[in-house]
Amino acid sequence: MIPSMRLSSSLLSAATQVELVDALVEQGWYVGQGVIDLDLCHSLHQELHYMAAHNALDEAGIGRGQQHHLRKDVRGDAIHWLDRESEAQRRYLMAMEALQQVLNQALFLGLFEYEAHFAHYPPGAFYQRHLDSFRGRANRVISTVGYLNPDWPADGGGEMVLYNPDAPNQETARVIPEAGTFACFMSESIPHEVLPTRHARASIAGWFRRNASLGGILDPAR
Ligand SMILES: O=C(O)CCC(=O)C(=O)O
Ligand SMILES: [Fe+2]
Repeated sequence: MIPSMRLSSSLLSAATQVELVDALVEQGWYVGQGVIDLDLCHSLHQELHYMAAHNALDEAGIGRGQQHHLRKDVRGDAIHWLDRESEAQRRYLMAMEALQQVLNQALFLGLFEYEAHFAHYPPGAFYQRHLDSFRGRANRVISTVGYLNPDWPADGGGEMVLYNPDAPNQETARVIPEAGTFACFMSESIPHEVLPTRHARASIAGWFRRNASLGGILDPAR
């Protein structure tokens, strides 16, 4: 079997892709449970756990390029950018490439790149409400989040809350960070936050991008 066929069909089924595109068009966001293969979640989770245990993660900041700075009062996760170093990472990224093609074919978005990082939220960490697309730089078009935590307890906290863009205090979805769950939403319009977590919480946050180089200023990839 051609690997990419197995990957795209095992990670995001054709039915899931149709549902996802419809949801993005109709409401600007999609959440599905049991979407990501659990063996793959397990491998990715182990990889992140190993890096967290060996202090191999970077403290996350806000802003890009030279505007990047740490703000523990805004976000408390530690990250590692996916670099294709493991088979599990390559599988996840190939599935996202397949999704990028589907999104471009269905929505004519001109997405040309995908960037993603592992995120480890230690107990007590959160990420305040924000938009993923930075002001003046409409480069991130669609955000994705894959969750890696098996058996997330009911009182575990750490849900991602999506808000209504037209009524920013109105919650539209609350996403439990359970392994297999996959969320995606329009980066420029959907405010969201990560509620304080009570347990170590693992996810992969990623973004489909459009090239936003303007006036000869190179738009940094991170
Ligand atoms: O991990 C999540 O649920 C979302 C994280 C997030 O909003 C981000 O990294 O921009
Ligand atoms: Fe975000």
